[in-house]
Amino acid sequence: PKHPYSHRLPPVIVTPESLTSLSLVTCLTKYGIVLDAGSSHTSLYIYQWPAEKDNNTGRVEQKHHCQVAGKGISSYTATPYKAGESLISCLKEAKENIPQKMHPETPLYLGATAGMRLLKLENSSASDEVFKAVEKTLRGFPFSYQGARLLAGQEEGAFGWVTVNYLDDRLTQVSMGGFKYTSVHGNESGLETTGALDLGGASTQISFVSDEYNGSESPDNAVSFRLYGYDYTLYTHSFLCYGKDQALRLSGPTAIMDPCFHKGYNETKHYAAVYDSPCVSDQKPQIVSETFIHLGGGNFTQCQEVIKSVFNFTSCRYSRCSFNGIFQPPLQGQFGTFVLFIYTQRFLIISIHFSPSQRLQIKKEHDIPLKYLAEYCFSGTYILTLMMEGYNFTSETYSSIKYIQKVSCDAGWTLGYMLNLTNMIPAEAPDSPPLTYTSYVSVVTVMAILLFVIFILILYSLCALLIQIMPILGNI
Ligand SMILES: O=c1[nH]cnc2c1ncn2[C@@H]1O[C@H](COP(=O)(O)OP(=O)(O)O)[C@@H](O)[C@H]1O
Ligand SMILES: [Ca+2]
Repeated sequence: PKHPYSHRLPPVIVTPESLTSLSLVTCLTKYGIVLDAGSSHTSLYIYQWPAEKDNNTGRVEQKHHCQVAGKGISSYTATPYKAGESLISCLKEAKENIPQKMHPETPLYLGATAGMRLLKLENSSASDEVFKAVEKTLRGFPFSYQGARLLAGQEEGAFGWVTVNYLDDRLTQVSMGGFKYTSVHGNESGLETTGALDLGGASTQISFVSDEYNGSESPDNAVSFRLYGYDYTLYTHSFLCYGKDQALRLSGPTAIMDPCFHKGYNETKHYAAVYDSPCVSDQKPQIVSETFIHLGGGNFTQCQEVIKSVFNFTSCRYSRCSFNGIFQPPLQGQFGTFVLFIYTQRFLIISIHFSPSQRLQIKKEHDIPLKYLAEYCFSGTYILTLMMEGYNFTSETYSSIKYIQKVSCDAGWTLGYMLNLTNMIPAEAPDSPPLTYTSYVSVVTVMAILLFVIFILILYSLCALLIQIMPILGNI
């Protein structure tokens, strides 16, 4: 039998156009792609968010992570085209992970960090060639290419801070009516935010909001944000050459017996591999010996002495410094760390809490590359020195550090970078201006007074009623 209403509805003919429009309607998710071109490797991240909340508080989540095979793009100076080619496999994965109809409107960003900063210092034309090759590859994919650029250290630190506070819900809570607090200077600001600590291979960043810092002293370290209706003046600094890999070079590449490596460690190091960085150009020995044996000595206290030697804790022309004469205001609030801090902390916990056979099992499970295993003692000692002697953490503040490893999202600068460029964190609060703490208290007080008055009125009318009906009740 014919459907009673079939005469009213035009027959839906399934055509490619109708399918496309149907699928567009169903495409309630938007995507963004960011490539993190680090000194040691490149990672591709795909982020997604609800389309109807574009430019608003739509919760951005990480949908996919692809680690590019091979080293960082800065290692392809001799064959720049390979820097572009190295990205192809992860970009193809991105095509498979994003609905095809969304490709043209999916922004594609590449940000390069300390590895390319060092290459630019050393050989800027080689750096340009690498970026050209990378751009050519990225433009060859059907996404909305938004540029491949070198991030300044301050940017890397600031966007890492945005990521940490976005993942920690520190930025949106205020606009959702969360409490505000007035800082020591009496200026209103949002919730206490979380500082960010990022340790990479060629640089390390520290970023945090301090009530003692408004950008007047050492303005180069100030980055201002207006997020969800609140102004933040961030202190941020990126120490180039103080990432783990470069610090390893700084800490005495010619040391035959390196106390930061375990007893029995034995590696032949090639001259170029140790001295091919501008971080140690002033340490190059006159006699160029092609290779030298690098042995482990395994003495912790000596290791800490070797590592302390790469820092200058004394020179400071400001009111206070961290190290190497860099201004740093007093630490404030909690800190979140990611990347290498987490790898190292995880390894040291495994080493302390598990038996050798369990460790072997975990090493297989976590597939901890052998290369990293030997360096963990150095990394652990380096992090301790950087934090306690460099940034002036105390054992108390150090113990409050959070290791940001959200299942939903790898922490790092890439999420903050994309949130900023896609305006996913509006400068103004999307809803009504958040209640300030004071107004919140006054609202509650007024409500309490109102309720009390209503209660009295009800009591009064009940009494009046009782007085009216008492005589009647008495007669009955
Ligand atoms: O699984 C791991 N275990 C230990 N260290 C790792 C692991 N994966 C990466 N790393 C280290 O983390 C650091 C990542 O640095 P990145 O490549 O981001 O450099 P950058 O941020 O200075 O440009 C490198 O030192 C790399 O060796
Ligand atoms: Ca990095």
